[in-house]
Amino acid sequence: MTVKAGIIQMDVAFGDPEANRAHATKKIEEAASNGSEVIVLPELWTTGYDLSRFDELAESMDGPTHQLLKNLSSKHQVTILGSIAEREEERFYNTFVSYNSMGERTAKYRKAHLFRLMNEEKHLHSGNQKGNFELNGVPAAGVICYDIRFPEWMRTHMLNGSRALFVVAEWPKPRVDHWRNLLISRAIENQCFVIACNRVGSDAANTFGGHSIIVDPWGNVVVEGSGDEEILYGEVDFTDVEAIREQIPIFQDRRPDLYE
Ligand SMILES: O=C(O)CCC(=O)C(=O)O
Repeated sequence: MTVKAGIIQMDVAFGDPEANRAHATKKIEEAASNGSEVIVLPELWTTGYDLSRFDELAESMDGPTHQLLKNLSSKHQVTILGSIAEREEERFYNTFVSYNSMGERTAKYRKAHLFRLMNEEKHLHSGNQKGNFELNGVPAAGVICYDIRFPEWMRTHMLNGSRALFVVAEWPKPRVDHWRNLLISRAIENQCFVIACNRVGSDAANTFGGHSIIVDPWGNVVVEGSGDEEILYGEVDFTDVEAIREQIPIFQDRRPDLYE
């Protein structure tokens, strides 16, 4: 089974959800009209890291951004993914969601590993769920930015059967080499596709690195972005995952008895 992915490598206006929703809507419509079946937005694409204003900016799970994604995904018959500032009572989360081509929410994952360098732990709560979901019947998983530094977390999702790892990020430019190397490693060690979207542009504290990427299960780069705004397109052929997992059967050869 093949899926056409469109990665929206966009700039994010700091603390301005309305402007970001308008900007992303145009990009989603462009990506859909160019044949994308799954469209990936960055981490916190409606707010950026305006964490100290999350009491004003974060939304409940049926807030305006969720309504928009529901409408756009069903209108264009595409799956749309990304992370959004979530409010539940007086708690805030960085939450990955997926809306399928019928406008149904198929994933809700609250970032598990909070990133101290950007003060996430001062403003947010971490989640306890896993990010597994189905993409057109294929098991997949979603994680957020800093999560990719925890290979055991990715492996947990792969042991649940995932064939693709979707990553949404606001990854700073000075560590963009880590971003690339970690993503390529996650693809090789899990023999899965990695489809990763990073924002571009700057806020007062950081410049973000772009270099959104699709990596195949052999570790080859299918497509990679620059440091500027763009939409990247690439095809994901899930039969490659089965072929590589048969050729080098790491999931059969694991020795979990040694790992604890
Ligand atoms: O791990 C890193 O270097 C970047 C992580 C990050 O920016 C984030 O989780 O938002």
